[in-house]
Amino acid sequence: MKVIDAENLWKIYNKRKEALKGITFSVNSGEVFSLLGPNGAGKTTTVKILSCMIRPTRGKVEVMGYNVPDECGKVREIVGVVPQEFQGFSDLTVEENISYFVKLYRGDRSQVDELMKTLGLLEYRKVRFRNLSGGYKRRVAVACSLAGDPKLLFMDEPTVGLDPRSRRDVWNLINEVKAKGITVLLTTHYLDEAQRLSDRIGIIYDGKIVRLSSPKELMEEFRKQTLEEAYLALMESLGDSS
Ligand SMILES: Nc1ncnc2c1ncn2[C@@H]1O[C@H](COP(=O)(O)OP(=O)(O)OP(=O)(O)O)[C@@H](O)[C@H]1O
Repeated sequence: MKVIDAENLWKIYNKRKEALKGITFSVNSGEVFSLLGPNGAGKTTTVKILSCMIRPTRGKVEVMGYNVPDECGKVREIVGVVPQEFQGFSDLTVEENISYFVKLYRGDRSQVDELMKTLGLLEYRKVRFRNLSGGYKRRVAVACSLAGDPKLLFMDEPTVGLDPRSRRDVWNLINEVKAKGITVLLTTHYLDEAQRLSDRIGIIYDGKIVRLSSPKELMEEFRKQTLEEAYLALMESLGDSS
């Protein structure tokens, strides 16, 4: 089943800037799908449209069968978003932050404990958000995004600025989320991360999708041992050095 279906999607900012030039792709239920591409390619724009933060200029977009932007009310009920710069309530504790989001989605108290347990936050429950390390702030962000029991989770560069250990913790988290049957759409510049986590990748270049495949297929196409090398070879073939 298709969780995301985008067909000939365009986004033109301020009637001038063509950020997306007719992209078509779909994401299947239960998979981890990563959007890759150089700075300014259109990844964040795509995620913002799919998560109903901005409207597409034209094209057909469906998220879990609901039309975007016409049925965004429904879409917001079933998707979770982990923004790049998650701003928790800095003076509230871990528990209070998570509780805020659980109440927003009318969940019950037991869900707060469950989320803290899943994300390894129980021993930090009384710590104020502002006193947490970057890695733990990220865990709180993921916990809050899961408060509404989403079927689809958007994560925009989830490991930026994290140390190697915390990055691995986030990778484990993503695998746990996937094991619960939640579909995940990631954007990342870390190709090792994309290689490890993704069932499929979509590479955006200058507002267009230039590849849709599994990491393995791209590595085979360019006869490279890593996704990073294959990606760089693809960029080179497109005349890009970024
Ligand atoms: N609100 C906006 N108004 C005008 N142009 C915009 C706006 N938001 C993004 N853009 C432009 O649209 C293009 C795509 O931007 P987008 O943020 O989607 O790229 P990205 O692939 O997420 O890049 P990065 O990897 O740097 O985060 C860029 O040229 C950007 O400057």
